[in-house]
Amino acid sequence: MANEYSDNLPQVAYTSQQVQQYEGQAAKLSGTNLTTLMRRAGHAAFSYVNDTMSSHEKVLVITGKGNNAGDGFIVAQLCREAGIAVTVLTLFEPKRLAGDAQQAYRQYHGKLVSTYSEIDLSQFTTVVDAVFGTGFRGELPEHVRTCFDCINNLPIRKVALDVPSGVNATTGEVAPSALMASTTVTFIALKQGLLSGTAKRFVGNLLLAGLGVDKAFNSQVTATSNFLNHETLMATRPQRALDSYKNSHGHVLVIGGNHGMAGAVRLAAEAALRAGAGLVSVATHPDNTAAVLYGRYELMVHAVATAEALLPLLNKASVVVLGPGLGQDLWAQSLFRRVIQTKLPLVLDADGLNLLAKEPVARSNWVLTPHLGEARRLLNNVNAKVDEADRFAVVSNISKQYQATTVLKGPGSLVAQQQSININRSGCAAMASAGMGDVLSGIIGGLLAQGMEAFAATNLAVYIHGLAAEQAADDGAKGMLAGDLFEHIRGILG
Ligand SMILES: NC(=O)C1=CN([C@@H]2O[C@H](COP(=O)(O)OP(=O)(O)OC[C@H]3O[C@@H](n4cnc5c(N)ncnc54)[C@H](OP(=O)(O)O)[C@@H]3O)[C@@H](O)[C@H]2O)[C@@H](O)CC1
Ligand SMILES: [K+]
Repeated sequence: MANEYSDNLPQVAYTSQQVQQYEGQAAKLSGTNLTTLMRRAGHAAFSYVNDTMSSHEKVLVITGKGNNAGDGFIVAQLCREAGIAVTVLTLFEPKRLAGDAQQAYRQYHGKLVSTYSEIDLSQFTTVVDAVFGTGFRGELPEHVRTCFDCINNLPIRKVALDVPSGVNATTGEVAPSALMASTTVTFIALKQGLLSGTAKRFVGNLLLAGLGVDKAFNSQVTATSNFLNHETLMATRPQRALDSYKNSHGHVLVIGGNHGMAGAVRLAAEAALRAGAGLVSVATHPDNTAAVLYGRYELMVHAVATAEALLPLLNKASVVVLGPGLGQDLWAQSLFRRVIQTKLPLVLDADGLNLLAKEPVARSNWVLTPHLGEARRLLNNVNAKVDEADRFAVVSNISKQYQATTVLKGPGSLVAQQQSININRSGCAAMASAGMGDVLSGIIGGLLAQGMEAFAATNLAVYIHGLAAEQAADDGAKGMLAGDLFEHIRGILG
């Protein structure tokens, strides 16, 4: 059990602090101790290196000044015992290591160097990163950055132990010159910061080694993030009644599509349909009606020249999606002001969010789907600090500030936290692809229209995470195209 590592990842993640705080307790409950955990961590990582090794492997282990270095020395010694050529590059004085890490250093009897200029880095086939783990904060020291800049440029595999050095495993912040791993073998439990935003690119292929204490850990500690894989989602998806018909599945009104921006509103409306909404109406600029309707005759498309023209449409809708292609001119502002007053569940996206940032209002029962730029505008508007690298904090701040369920989009990642809509999860981390905001808002609208509040934003977000995570292995975390997402959502709803 101790040497196991797996790419079959659990669907919960934690902060670094939680892992540091409770790993001892989990070890105790599992009848072991921290010293053994470090040995198991080293063994698990070595197993991965060894299992996936090519012939004539030359391994460079780079160590830091904490327990992550201890794991590294154990990997190095195991390489040595297995007859693999190994060198340890100590970026910090190893004599100053403490406790189990010091012990692991003493038990390593192979080659040691203290500066990378002493060795020809290009001779190595694998670099094992044991510089920083869950204890890392802030920026990398200058000498570490210079070394990582060289390593990152080498076309060799890089295996990070627990966390790629330079990535904050709680927030997902990536320090300049962080080590870009091809594979990260993380220990005990997934850390939420490894799953979102730019961190994803630095983590590479993510593996988990539970070290025999993961079950005890999960039973003791409440996860900060949840995500679903496809199988779980399919098992829990809402079922449609066999005798249902269009009026049993809600009516979404998508509003947007200013002059020259018909595409966005069409994408959102089509997504709402494909997500299973019984009826979808579109209120758009008079120039766009023909373009929006073309080839998608299920849509009911209305030319709306003034805000007054919205009233009969709002009266029939069960959910509104406002913002795709809306623009910010006087026409857009008048529609925004009218819609924001309704009591209907509302999904606000794109320019709807930019208008909200200019005219913040109190409301409940709404979902905001900003990308980071829109998020920054939403928060700057109320003078809140926006730490753009910490996507978890951004989504939590918007969620609190606007009393809104918030889904933060972004290249390669998405984070959601629910607020006033009745979603029964406590927040999650998830992945989505860039450029699919209109689709996302449409799908959320479509699901809300069907009364799937508990499913719409958060579960959708976590589901997309699962999909993107699966896909990431194949296409380098590029995420998915809108068409793929449509197909998957159609699969969910049957
Ligand atoms: N507990 C266990 O037995 C087990 C632990 N395990 C392993 O231990 C890892 C956690 O170990 P860890 O807590 O020692 O943290 P780690 O990341 O190695 O280094 C912290 C050091 O770095 C320093 N530092 C931080 N930021 C810095 C910066 N910007 N620039 C410069 N220095 C900086 C920091 O300094 P400080 O902030 O204290 O001043 C401190 O000295 C974990 O990821 C896993 O691999 C596993 O073996 C399982 C069993
Ligand atoms: K590391």
